[in-house]
Amino acid sequence: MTEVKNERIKRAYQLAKEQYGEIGVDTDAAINELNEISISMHCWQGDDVAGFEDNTELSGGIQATGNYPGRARNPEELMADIDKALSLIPGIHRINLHANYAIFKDGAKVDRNKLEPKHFKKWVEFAKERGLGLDFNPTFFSHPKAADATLSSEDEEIRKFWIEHGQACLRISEYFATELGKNCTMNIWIPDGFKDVPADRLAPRARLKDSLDQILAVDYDKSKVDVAVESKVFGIGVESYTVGSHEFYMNYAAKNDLLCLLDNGHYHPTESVADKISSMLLFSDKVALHVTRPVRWDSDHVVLFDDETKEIAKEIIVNGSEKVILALDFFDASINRISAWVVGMRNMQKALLSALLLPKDKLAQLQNSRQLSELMMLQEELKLYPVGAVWNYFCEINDVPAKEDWFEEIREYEQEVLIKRD
Ligand SMILES: C[C@H](O)[C@H](O)[C@@H](O)C(=O)CO
Ligand SMILES: [Mn+2]
Repeated sequence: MTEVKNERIKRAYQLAKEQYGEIGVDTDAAINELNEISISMHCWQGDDVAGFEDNTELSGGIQATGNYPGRARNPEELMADIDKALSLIPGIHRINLHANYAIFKDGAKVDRNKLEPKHFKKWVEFAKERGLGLDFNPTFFSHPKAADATLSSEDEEIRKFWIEHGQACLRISEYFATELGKNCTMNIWIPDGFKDVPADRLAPRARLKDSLDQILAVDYDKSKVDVAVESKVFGIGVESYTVGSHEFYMNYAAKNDLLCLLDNGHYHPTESVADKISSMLLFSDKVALHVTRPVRWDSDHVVLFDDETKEIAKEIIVNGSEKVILALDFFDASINRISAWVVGMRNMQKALLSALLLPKDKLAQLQNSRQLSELMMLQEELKLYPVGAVWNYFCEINDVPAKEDWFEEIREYEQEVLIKRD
């Protein structure tokens, strides 16, 4: 922890500490707890989910729109951009990799079913040098064999290929965890589905279930790798039926002791992922999240400090942050990509801080005694408490710029590095 030199930030923090103290909230404790929460920062914001294979065209019903200059085009650029982002984000976090970010030595490329730990050695070195954890995702899209379906394919050759890919990714995830001494979450998301009304909803799901069983039959160390499964309501081109639906994965996860991953862009627009967390955690030890911002659909906009994010953060804190495997998932190619990472990560942390600064016992007591007018009043008044003063102090002790001061560094990096890439 760095000593805070900025006198104004120090003074504002002292006043905030007093104000929160009056309602029984310990700001120092909130800061300490926030420092313990690591967020998995998704590598794919840096290059519009392109990856390092020959085919960088995005498929699978997801889209990165925009053409802002400076997309990372290779591992060196992506790693440099991640470094830049992390230097502006307080705390120690994890990096979330996709399998299509394998790094092949001397052009010795292999297809996805033949991937091995050695193809991710450079990422492990990168993470080790920085004390970061790594999470992982098999990539079941942006590939000629994913044109129709992957793990639910009716073509047994295709299905076998993707099962082997999943198995290869389990071995890589275990390698990450062993090398880094930190658990690796391996998340499975597939885009399979139908544009129009299917004749048979059962068979594709039965094949997906069998494929997952075969992937998980690999002998891997369950104490090191936490497998998650991510559902979706629909994607572009598969609007009528998604094989990996919420009910499918919630049941599959519960039955096989896996993590169920909730992406808040993957439900009907009026459904609240915040509301689902407590229900999941009454029946499972842990739940995994992809925090994103769906605008009208699963658009994967940058996470803001908005009501939905704050409500999710509130549930993370109330239920216990150690029970939630937290990752971000957005990809915006229309703005500076490093700024997108920093805004999203800092906003997630701001939302967590706001939740940590709530007098949760007092609020629960008002709810339990049905003093609902006072509950509403207090929840509203709390919105204008000085969370910003605590946030600025948190940034300073973590030696990253407070307020908007970090953006100057983005501007400089854009001029000195990004602009020269195109
Ligand atoms: C690239 C990610 O794996 C992907 O976004 C997935 O997590 C998802 O949310 C698809 O809509
Ligand atoms: Mn997701």
